[in-house]
Amino acid sequence: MSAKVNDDLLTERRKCEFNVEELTNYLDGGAQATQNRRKLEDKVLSTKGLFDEVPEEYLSHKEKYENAVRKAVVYYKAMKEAEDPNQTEQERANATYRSLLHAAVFKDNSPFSLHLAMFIPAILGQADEEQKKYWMKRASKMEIIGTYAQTELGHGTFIRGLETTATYDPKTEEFVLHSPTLTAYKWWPGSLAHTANYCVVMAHLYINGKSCGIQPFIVQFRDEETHQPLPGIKLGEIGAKLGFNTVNNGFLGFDQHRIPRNRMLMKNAQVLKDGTFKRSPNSKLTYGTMVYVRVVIVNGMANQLARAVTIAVRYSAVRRQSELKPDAGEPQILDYVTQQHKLFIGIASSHAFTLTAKWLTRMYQKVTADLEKGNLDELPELHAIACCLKAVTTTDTSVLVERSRTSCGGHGYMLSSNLPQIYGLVTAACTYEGENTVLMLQTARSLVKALEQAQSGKRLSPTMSYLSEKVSSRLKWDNSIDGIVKGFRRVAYGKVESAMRSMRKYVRSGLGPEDAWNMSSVQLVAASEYTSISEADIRQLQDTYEDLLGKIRPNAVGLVDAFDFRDQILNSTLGAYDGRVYERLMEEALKSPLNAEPVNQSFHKYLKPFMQGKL
Ligand SMILES: CCCCCCCCCCCCCCCC(=O)SCCNC(=O)CCNC(=O)[C@H](O)C(C)(C)COP(=O)(O)OP(=O)(O)OC[C@H]1O[C@@H](n2cnc3c(N)ncnc32)[C@H](O)[C@@H]1OP(=O)(O)O
Ligand SMILES: Cc1cc2nc3c(=O)[nH]c(=O)nc-3n(C[C@H](O)[C@H](O)[C@H](O)COP(=O)(O)OP(=O)(O)OC[C@H]3O[C@@H](n4cnc5c(N)ncnc54)[C@H](O)[C@@H]3O)c2cc1C
Repeated sequence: MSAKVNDDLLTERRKCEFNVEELTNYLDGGAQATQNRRKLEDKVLSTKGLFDEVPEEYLSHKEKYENAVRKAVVYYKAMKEAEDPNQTEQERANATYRSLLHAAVFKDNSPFSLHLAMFIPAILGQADEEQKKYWMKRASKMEIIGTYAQTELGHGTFIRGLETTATYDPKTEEFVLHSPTLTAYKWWPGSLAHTANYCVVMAHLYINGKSCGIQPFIVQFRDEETHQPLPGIKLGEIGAKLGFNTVNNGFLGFDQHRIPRNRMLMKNAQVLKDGTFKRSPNSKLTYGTMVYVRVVIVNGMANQLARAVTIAVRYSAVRRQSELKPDAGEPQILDYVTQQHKLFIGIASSHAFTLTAKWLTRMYQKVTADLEKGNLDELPELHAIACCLKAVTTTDTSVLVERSRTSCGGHGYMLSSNLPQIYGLVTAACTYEGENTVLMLQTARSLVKALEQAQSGKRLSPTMSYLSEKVSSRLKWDNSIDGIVKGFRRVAYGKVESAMRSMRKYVRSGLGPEDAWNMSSVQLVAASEYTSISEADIRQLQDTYEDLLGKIRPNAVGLVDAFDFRDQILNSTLGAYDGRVYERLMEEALKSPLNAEPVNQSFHKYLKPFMQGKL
């Protein structure tokens, strides 16, 4: 018998003014896509062995990892078995595009995540046809597990500063991989410590003492039978982190480790047997895997934010607190306009990020198809936009997930609410795949170039075209969408122009271009933030805004119900569909090992002798 749904949630669902299922279908890309997603979720989540008897927060660091590997194996097999052979690749992709299925199993991400998120994309994007055929067969069947090893103890942002060397030996037709210093050790790659046995290593290629830039190499570092580290390989785990504690991030040092010539991924650049180096048409094609993951991250943020606001909005409909009017009883906290202000922006932003992710994915697919034909024209714009949207969506999502947590009071601070773990997941994305400030400065680099081109009368690309519209500074704000967008364009144009003026002022004062750039970099980052719409400006339309909050209020629960996250994916005592918050909080509390006995052994060992002055 299903548990009784909380009365307040029932009332909320009766008040909703729109068809929730229709919005779910729209978000999924149609009724069939919703059906496919639900069917996939039903199949996978009915698999035995996927869920924890003891909540993983009560396991040790080592037990958490071992438990996650156990579940990863079960989950991966269940996903494979659940694949519907009659579905097209695209239908399969759509079914998982919005599903946070893995989040039902891994609160802190999977030890296989890098294999799927970067190792396979790196092979697809960097291997030549022969290499792709061989390695994709093994990687897609999970015969090998891989990761992407670029970051080092001493370098993450500055790729050209990476110290790991790959020196070509024409006599044996091998590359010798070496970590010349401690700071050259690969440090951070997920799955690297104990899970994976292969990785794509980004290393500095040298041939006859000449630098040939950073190139990708596929490297085996553990024996496939024994899983022992191979000779010349030093491996380990980097330790406990804010989150990602089941991703098994590791370190790896090379000591003159030899690999055959065909282990350099040679789609873009090649090394012939005699050591001849054939340069890539564009050295930045080597950075292609990162562009791809930045695009994927935008969609991931939309889904994670939707999950957090679902938890917080449902909880806010159930929680009654304080007194809005004398003798009117305690209101739902969702009736406080401050609570609506905290949460409704999160609902809107999740939808905005979903639409942005769809647009960016289409742009990525088009540019990647052009690259296959040798047309690199739109790569710089894709890079600039992907940098900006990855940085803005991860920053905003981190802020809005944290706001969802704090809007739930003390219960939001419980791990059983799952809001702290969601925060740990999303805030990591402000750093990985390119630290956000650095990526914003990459976008600023393109904005400054575009404004210079606009000022010399050149045509600009569609996404930069606002820099060529000499928008009058006397523009009046009006509350129409068109008026708001025009206002944004005016502000965005002004930010870039002001940063440029600032740089020119520094150059006139005698600074070199690099120092002028650095002195203006705070303005440059701000200019990049306006490339995509940010929330700060909406405040200037405060009256419209508060009116909008009132219009959303009766539909708030319907809007989060439309995200259609089942309870296992929310994994939260506060966000379940039935709203039985207090019963769930108590059920989870009783699972704490400390509640197994009324008096803990520490009383007899320490407390009692201490309190009796015997310690
Ligand atoms: C829970 C939520 C789920 C989320 C969804 C799931 C996700 C799944 C889980 C993932 C779990 C973690 C996974 C983390 C995995 C890592 O973190 S992997 C490591 C990531 N590391 C980075 O991103 C490093 C960031 N640094 C960089 O990209 C480069 O160093 C920088 C910052 C772009 C600078 O590079 P540089 O060579 O110094 O280039 P620079 O001199 O600045 O520029 C030279 C030219 O190259 C261009 N350029 C630079 N880069 C590029 C590029 N990539 N493409 C094209 N052109 C480029 C510049 O635009 C510039 O062009 P011009 O203006 O000269 O025309
Ligand atoms: C959870 C997690 C998972 C990760 N997984 C992987 C992985 O699987 N594989 C992998 O290779 N890496 C991985 N990384 C590493 C990640 O890519 C790096 O941490 C990231 O690129 C930032 O580099 P860094 O840590 O060396 O910081 P740094 O580059 O040292 O940056 C530190 C600070 O210096 C500032 N700074 C640096 N350069 C500039 C500049 N040019 N202008 C202005 N400010 C600057 C930054 O803005 C930042 O505030 C992971 C990281 C995390 C947190």
